[in-house]
Amino acid sequence: MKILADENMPYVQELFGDLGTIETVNGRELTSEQVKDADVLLVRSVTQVNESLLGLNCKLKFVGSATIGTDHIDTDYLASRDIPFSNAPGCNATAVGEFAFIAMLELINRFGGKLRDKTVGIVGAGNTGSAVAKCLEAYDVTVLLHDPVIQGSDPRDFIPLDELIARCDVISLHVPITKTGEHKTWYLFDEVRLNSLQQGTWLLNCCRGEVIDNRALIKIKQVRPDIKVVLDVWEGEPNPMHELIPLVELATPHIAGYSLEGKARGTYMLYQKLMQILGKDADKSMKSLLPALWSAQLDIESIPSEKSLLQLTRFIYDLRDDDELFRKTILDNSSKNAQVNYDNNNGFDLMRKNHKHRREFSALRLVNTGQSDVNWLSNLGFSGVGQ
Ligand SMILES: NC(=O)C1=CN([C@@H]2O[C@H](COP(=O)(O)OP(=O)(O)OC[C@H]3O[C@@H](n4cnc5c(N)ncnc54)[C@H](O)[C@@H]3O)[C@@H](O)[C@H]2O)C=CC1
Ligand SMILES: O=C(O)C(=O)[C@H](O)COP(=O)(O)O
Repeated sequence: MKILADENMPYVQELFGDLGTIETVNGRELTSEQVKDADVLLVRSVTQVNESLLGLNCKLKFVGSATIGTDHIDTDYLASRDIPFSNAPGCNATAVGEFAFIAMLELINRFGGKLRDKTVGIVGAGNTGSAVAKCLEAYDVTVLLHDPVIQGSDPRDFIPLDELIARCDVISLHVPITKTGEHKTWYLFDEVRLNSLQQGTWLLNCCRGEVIDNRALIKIKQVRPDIKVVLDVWEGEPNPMHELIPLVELATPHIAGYSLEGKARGTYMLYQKLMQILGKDADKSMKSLLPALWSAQLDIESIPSEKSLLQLTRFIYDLRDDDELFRKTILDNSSKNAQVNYDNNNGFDLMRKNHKHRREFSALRLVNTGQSDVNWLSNLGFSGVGQ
């Protein structure tokens, strides 16, 4: 069996190695010629899987995408050819939740105030949105939800988007990208909606770049410095609009979901699905794949301030490093290329390819050595305390 896998998918050899020959490929540049004799195709979000990619292949048994989003997959085409497909729903939701939570703590550190005093609106209350809410609620932050698709069938309270914009200090976006339908999300935050943001709103986008009209955002940010923006995803990836970058507080190359655990979970979910299709036991364990954190245990006496909470989260993942590297890589390249050449393909993709250092809160075991109650840190995701 020939298994063709994106070179940026970890643990493919460990999980699929027994099943056949593995060939790794650059997912963004994958051609129909490379795919034509594959039995299994494992992709990430950068590969458009459609008739033009699969047209020459008559033997595919499975297509798997180690992602939450499926906007790069022509599922109708796969169904028309009876090719089984699976993505990995929820695989990196914890990573996105922790990323957004850390980003909010970084903004507090930079601009003052207290996260606990903020009201945070989550647009899209599925896996990633709920993971952000879980972190915030563990820390007693007020969370409001907007999700017209599940409203009615989900027991949580939801409010209309305009009300959320009016009531929230922070808005975090967690919707799939959809171009049609009653609840389409393409340019959900268009110029009119961006203009309606309250004074001093913080807007975070960790879902898909095109949920915000990036040109309109540039225009508005130029006259509304009170709005603070965190962007992990960009319209036109891998070529973000360069003039937007300096207007953004925290800028990263679509890595909000890139914890080692999240990536491992994605590959593992595809392994489970393929084994099911092949009628075999999935007898490998995911836990055995993950290395221990360089310092797996920490004594915590108390969390005296939000700064100390930020310091604890930075111990696991310092978002500022990715922000700094992003600006250096994209903007330095652009000045060399005299502002006109927006082709930053390699820089953006290379940062993503090399992003292997981040762990989730759960990788760190906390030991409570003081009198104060720090058990709530387990609800935030850390191991040890309160468990
Ligand atoms: N930056 C990154 O690294 C990552 C980005 N993503 C992106 O985030 C998206 C969301 O991921 P999940 O939360 O796991 O997906 P999900 O499918 O679990 O949840 C998405 C939610 O958005 C809701 N929704 C759809 N249209 C809406 C609208 N117009 N307004 C409000 N809510 C709407 C749906 O009802 C659903 O509850 C993915 O589709 C993917 O594009 C996901 C993982 C990592
Ligand atoms: O899961 C998703 O959806 C995402 O956006 C992923 O985090 C994207 O990662 P890649 O598949 O592009 O590596």
